Amino acid sequence: MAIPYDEAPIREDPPGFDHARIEKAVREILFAIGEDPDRDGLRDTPARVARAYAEQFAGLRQRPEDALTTVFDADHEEMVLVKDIEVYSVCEHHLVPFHGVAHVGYTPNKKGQITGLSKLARLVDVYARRPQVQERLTSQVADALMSVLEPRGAIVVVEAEHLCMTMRGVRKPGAKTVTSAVRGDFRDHPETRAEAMSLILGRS
Ligand SMILES: Nc1nc2c(ncn2[C@@H]2O[C@H](COP(=O)(O)OP(=O)(O)OP(=O)(O)O)[C@@H](O)[C@H]2O)c(=O)[nH]1
Ligand SMILES: [Zn+2]
Repeated sequence: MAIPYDEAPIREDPPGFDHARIEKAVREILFAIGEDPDRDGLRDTPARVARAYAEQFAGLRQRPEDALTTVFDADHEEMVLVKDIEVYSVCEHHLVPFHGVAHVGYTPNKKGQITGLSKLARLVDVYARRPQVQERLTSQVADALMSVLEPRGAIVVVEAEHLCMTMRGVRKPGAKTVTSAVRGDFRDHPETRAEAMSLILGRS
């Protein structure tokens, strides 16, 4: 029986990436669609796909603490929000891309511990570079922020277009999926959440 996607185990420490196996599999796929993998244009494709997958799925071999490396004390306890972080991920149902933006915010803990702004974008990449569903990507980023940085709260909003909905299947170009995950302060205090959402949606 298939495991529902939200219960599927996420392997934090998977075995090494198997280039040779991907090359073999891609060659098989080319045969299976009726192509000739040995023709000029396709000869190097299995190796190219393996290299591309190594990059697209690099997050399977990374942990959130690899991204949130720099934590420093600052006298700042108010919200920090990085908007419009470009996200490229791969839908785990069809293995085609979904892409859009992530907005990631947190309220530092009482010690005023903050992280480097770029680290928030790196954290998004750790989870985006895996076979994903948007809901899980969104909550994983929020949960990782909470556990590594221990802020008073975290908010993550992802807006994305799924190519499996636009280039095939139901074919609805332009349809956007918006997901959010709120933790701590942002879940407990509607006014804190409202402030974050107005900054996120403000498009300023
Ligand atoms: N909730 C959620 N669904 C997703 C995501 N990415 C893709 N999907 C959906 O996953 C579903 C898979 O549905 P299936 O019926 O098993 O597959 P399918 O026959 O290819 O479905 P269609 O895309 O409708 O043609 C589709 O409705 C996709 O739109 C995601 O990130 N979150
Ligand atoms: Zn899909």
